[in-house]
Amino acid sequence: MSDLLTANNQISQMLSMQDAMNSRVSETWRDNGYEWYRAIWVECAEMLDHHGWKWWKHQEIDVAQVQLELVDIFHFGLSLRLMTGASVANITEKLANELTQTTDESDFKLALEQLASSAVTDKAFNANAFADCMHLMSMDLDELFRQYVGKNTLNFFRQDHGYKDGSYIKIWHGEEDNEVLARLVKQLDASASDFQQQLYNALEQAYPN
Ligand SMILES: O=c1ccn([C@H]2C[C@H](O)[C@@H](COP(=O)(O)O)O2)c(=O)[nH]1
Repeated sequence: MSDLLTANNQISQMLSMQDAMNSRVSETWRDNGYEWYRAIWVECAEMLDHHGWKWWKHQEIDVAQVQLELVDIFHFGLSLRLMTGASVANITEKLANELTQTTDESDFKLALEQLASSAVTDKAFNANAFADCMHLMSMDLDELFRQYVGKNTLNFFRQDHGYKDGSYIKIWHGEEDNEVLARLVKQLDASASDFQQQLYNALEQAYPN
């Protein structure tokens, strides 16, 4: 498959998983007026903290956490695009083009501010700025896809285990659920057709009951 065909395929799968996840949170998610753009800029601020920006303090970049925030932002970005009213085929094609093009921006913090700025000013998901952020964090589309499928599965797992009513356990035997997820994703074969199911079962095994 060509790169663009693979990209199209992965993006359309992620759009469909995003629709399913949002429907899991609320069947009427499209009519609820959720502020997806706000979720994006708040996650951008969290991402900047994991990257480090304080000139008065020693800080080290936490690439794994930055990448995880990118994956969260992508969930919200896909949701925003799904709300545009365009067909899934058009959304997919546009995103595939935007995500495979980077600018010559070399400063991650500035790329991130472009992403946040579009969210605040235009209430939009700036996929070009997102592509720059990915590129500067050594993340390609395959890696985004792998981590997205992982996080989407954890998001479902959270909803199935009381995330909304507050009974969900976030620390599993001393480890945060996101850390357990990262470990399990590495152990499993992400290209297997039943990867999601395997991952869900592994999460179930690891969850402290
Ligand atoms: O309707 C929703 C609500 C949340 N999320 C996902 C996106 C992020 O991956 C994750 C963030 O959850 P917190 O860790 O911020 O609770 O939830 C969705 O995909 N759809």
